Amino acid sequence: MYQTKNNTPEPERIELNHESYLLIYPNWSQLNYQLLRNSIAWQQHSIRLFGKQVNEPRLSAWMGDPQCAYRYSQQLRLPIPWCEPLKELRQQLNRELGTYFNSVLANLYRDGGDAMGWHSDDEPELLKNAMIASLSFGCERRFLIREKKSRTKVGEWALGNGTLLIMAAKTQQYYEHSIARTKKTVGERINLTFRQIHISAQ
Ligand SMILES: O=C(O)CCC(=O)C(=O)O
Ligand SMILES: [Fe+2]
Repeated sequence: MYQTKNNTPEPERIELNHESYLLIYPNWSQLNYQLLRNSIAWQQHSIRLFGKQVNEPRLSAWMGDPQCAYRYSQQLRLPIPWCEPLKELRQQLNRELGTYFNSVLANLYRDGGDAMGWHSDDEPELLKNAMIASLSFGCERRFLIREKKSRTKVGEWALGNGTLLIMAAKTQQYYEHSIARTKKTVGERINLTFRQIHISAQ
């Protein structure tokens, strides 16, 4: 495969529409799964659904620079400090992509029953149209994309260990994504979505 100067292979580029695209780099990271799993302080969060508090079907952790508060599923989350492996991944991503990631949402899918419903990462705290970098580790799971307005599915990708997926330009404005449940027996998966939270001058 063609190698760039910093040894990152060229990504696959998927044009969703003329203003939105994805980049996929298989085997971008060789980080050890257990090291990553043990480095993150996983939490069980709950969301309000039809008037009841229910556990999210996954564990998660919100990590980042101290100013990166984030309102997610109607809850204000304050960031926990960077753990060493994620701090390094953040630096590597920012160096290679020219981004300014200052936070990351980590998700742990314990088995095929854990999933994430349709959504866009378009909260007001996020820098508009900034790249989101999603790194997957562990077992492969199906990542789906559909058009927001028509709810037409436009594609699905099996994100395997070490894969970097970038959602760029206006992807969050026009599209939604999800991680499907599966009845197949699958092991754990960790996903890290690096984000750029808008820090207002104080
Ligand atoms: O697990 C994934 O691949 C997607 C996670 C995601 O969409 C998110 O954290 O917003
Ligand atoms: Fe997302």
